[in-house]
Amino acid sequence: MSADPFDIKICGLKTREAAEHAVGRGATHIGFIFFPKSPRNVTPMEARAVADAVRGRAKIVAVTVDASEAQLDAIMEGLRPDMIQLHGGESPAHVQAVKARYGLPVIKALSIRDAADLEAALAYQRIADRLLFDAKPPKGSELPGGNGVSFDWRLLDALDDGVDYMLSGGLDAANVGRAISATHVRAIDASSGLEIAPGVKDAGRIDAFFDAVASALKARAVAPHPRQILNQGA
Ligand SMILES: O=C(O)c1ccccc1NCC(=O)[C@H](O)[C@H](O)COP(=O)(O)O
Repeated sequence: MSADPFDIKICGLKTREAAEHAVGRGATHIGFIFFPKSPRNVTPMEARAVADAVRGRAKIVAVTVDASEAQLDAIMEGLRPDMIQLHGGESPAHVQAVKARYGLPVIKALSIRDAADLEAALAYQRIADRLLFDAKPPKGSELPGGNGVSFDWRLLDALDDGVDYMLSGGLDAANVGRAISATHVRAIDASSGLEIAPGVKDAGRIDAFFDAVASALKARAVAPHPRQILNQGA
């Protein structure tokens, strides 16, 4: 059975109750959205009030979209996150600059629809501390993330085992077990699938999600992925 840690990021928290519930169930990371068009948008001080309830028990992640230095400075000062997630069109050089300026680990979110997207995402591999693969937003959506849509996880089969990524996009209690058993994923991220209305997390959905993750991880440890069996002794 693998003893590797499995990271679970719950994104778009707006209340202490939801944050405490998610962390109580095993969230290793909680994300706060700084994007005014999102139903999950918070101010730095709103995020701080929620984050302080769980600080030290989960990594606090500030999620931003092509934010200016002034915006990032305000978020850093208000929230004091442990990590920054860049969820816009930030270039590798920009990711590097953000890391250098704030001295914090950076998650770079990349939108995936096909193999070429995944290939392009690897340009960030040695620059970002972690890659987060999310689905491309559906047509008409104003949100770069939190859209509740998945991409074809079979694309991930092409990745080298050394690529450390977080899987997101439309994960919920009904499909997260399949996502875990169909991939080599060691970290997942979920948001809208744990809500009863846009921006409103639900304790029952959070519970169902963590229950599904727990049983999928148990099953994966007992029965390794077919590719791991095929690669034995190679
Ligand atoms: O969640 C948002 O509203 C959001 C808005 C703007 C940029 C990023 C956003 N979410 C970032 C996340 O990390 C989400 O958890 C990720 O996109 C998956 O969301 P979902 O498909 O709803 O699980």
